[in-house]
Amino acid sequence: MARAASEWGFFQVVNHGVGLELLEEMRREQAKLFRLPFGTKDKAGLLNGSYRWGNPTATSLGQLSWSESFHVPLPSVSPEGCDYGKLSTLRGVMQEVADAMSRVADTVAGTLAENLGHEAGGGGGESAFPGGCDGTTCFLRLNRYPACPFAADSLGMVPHTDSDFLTILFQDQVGGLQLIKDARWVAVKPHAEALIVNVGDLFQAWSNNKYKSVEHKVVANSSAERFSVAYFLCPSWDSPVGTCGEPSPYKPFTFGEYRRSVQDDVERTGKKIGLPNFLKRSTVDGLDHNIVDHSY
Ligand SMILES: O=C(O)CCC(=O)C(=O)O
Ligand SMILES: [Fe+2]
Repeated sequence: MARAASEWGFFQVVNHGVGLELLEEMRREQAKLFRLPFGTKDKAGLLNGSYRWGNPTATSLGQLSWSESFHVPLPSVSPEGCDYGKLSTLRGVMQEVADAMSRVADTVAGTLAENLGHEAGGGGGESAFPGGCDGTTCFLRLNRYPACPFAADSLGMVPHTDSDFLTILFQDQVGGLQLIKDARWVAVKPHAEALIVNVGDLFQAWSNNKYKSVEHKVVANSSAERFSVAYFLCPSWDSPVGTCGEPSPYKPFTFGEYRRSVQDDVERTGKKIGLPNFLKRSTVDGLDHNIVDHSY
């Protein structure tokens, strides 16, 4: 895993403990949810106004994404937290998926951290990794990519890196996810039993660039509709991201500072700069600035 995280920033895991039937049920629930009329999905109450479509931060046509999603903070996946309208079974399935994926995220994050010499099981104290993450700080994102009549000229999701520690993703059998490896786009072939894990910006920073937050995108499909579900391992806003050991190439920063800087960049320039903004030295070695923040 550690080798994949440093060479690819991505890998797939099987025997992960998330029931395959549960994942199929999630897909069915997503299909029902996204079939609702636009006005219902967009209504502030449904899933706490977490509905997005197309890429809310796009500043040009090239940044539009042929997709829609619900980007849901975990506290909203509770009976009190959220209006599920007529979708009575959606909440329970989302809760189970979030709980199961969170166990995978914690196990993988812990294993990757141990590999860098960090002690396991910090017991929630200062040395726990990743610091500041709990059941209230993470997100579950439901994605739908409709079939696209101009697929050759469109992307389901524009190239981006994830602004979290780690992402756990389940994609259906349609395919379309691609990642950058040695300056080429490589397709992540669907595997019915596997979850995809990718390193986010915060883990790259914490690991002193040992693990890579790799740019990825989703290509559009002219005939098939596609669904995916992603769990984002994020800390609380005021958590310092920290480092596995000095010297770190990055200045100290909190998750909130990171997210604000991403938002500022996107508003100012239409593009996410991300980690290079926090380098101690402002030399940017080989990191691509041309990244759009699609998700926040
Ligand atoms: O749908 C996918 O395969 C990728 C989704 C993704 O990259 C994201 O939601 O950040
Ligand atoms: Fe992503």
